Amino acid sequence: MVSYRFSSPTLSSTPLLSITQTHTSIVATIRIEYFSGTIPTIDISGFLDGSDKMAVAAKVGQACQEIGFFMIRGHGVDRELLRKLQMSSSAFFDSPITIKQLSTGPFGLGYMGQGTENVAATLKQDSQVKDYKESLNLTLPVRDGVWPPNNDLRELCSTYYSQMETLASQLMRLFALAMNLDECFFDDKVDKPYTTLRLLNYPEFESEKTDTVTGVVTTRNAEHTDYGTLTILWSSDSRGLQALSRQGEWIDVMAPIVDVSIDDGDDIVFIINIGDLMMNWTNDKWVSTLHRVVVHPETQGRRRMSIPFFHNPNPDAVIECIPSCLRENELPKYAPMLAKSHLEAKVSKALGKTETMDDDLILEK
Ligand SMILES: O=C(O)CCC(=O)C(=O)O
Ligand SMILES: [Fe+2]
Repeated sequence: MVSYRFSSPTLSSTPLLSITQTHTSIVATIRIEYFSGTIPTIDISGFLDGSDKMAVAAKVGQACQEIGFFMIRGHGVDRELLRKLQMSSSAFFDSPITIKQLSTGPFGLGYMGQGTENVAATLKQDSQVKDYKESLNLTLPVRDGVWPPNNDLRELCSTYYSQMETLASQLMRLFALAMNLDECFFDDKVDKPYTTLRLLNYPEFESEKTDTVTGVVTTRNAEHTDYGTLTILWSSDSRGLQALSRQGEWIDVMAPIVDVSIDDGDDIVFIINIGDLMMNWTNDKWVSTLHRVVVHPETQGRRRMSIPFFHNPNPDAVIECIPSCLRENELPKYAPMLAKSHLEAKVSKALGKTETMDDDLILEK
């Protein structure tokens, strides 16, 4: 057991203790095992079929404490579906901008072109770092105007979306077990979750650039934390994604590379990371890890694509320290907060304008 000095990622609600927020170094004594520097891959089939639930939960709990990232196999999601989704996503991003811009919606939904979303601003309002990316952001149900009219894309995305919703609720149960709670602990807090599916395209890019006049830095995806409970990400080539360890070292998050033009039958590996609200719930025992996308030297000049699925609690869920996460003599670090308020604050910062989660987004779920 060792003590670490670590950088605190975004602390999202009012802290009850006077801990300096966002990006500053704080000293915390935590009891965690030595982190070996690679992101673990965990086979979750023993949880899903009930044969080895606690062993899987223990590995997940350890990863969430140490680095807040892990990869999974044995989840049962069909490889063929992802191959098709990736091809459909490329076709969408290759279509004329006037067609892409037909998909639009509130709260960052629909198509977001270059410069629309800058995640660095979710941590530092006047950040000079801009993301060089475009995305299509979808939430269920399928809505005309928000979802592109293409029937194939609609069908693939909604099939994949439903599978991600199921997988995310299974992961929430796994999280409960990993915290030594009843497996159903989170059920009533995530039974009407706010979720989004994002297709992401990072155009060809040689390297990070700094504008000598304005000082603006352009990168692929600036460092940030995800906002909610968990993210399930797939990329046929994840190289470039990096997570900051508690020791302050950037670690490559590399899932096996998939050639989408062939079906070699290999298992798909998903990258999972936890978000801010899980960190609040656990009183920082689990870490919502800073991560970013840079240009990996071996993929320089190439386009990069990824498909994250973001899972958040029910908008009206109150996020407050789970008592079993409190260590002896420890106090809750954050005041209770509504999941919806955290999400609204983050989305508003990322988009540079006030965004509210209107009732139709919530009630239509
Ligand atoms: O593209 C990736 O690999 C990461 C994307 C990401 O972190 C995000 O959209 O929140
Ligand atoms: Fe992220």
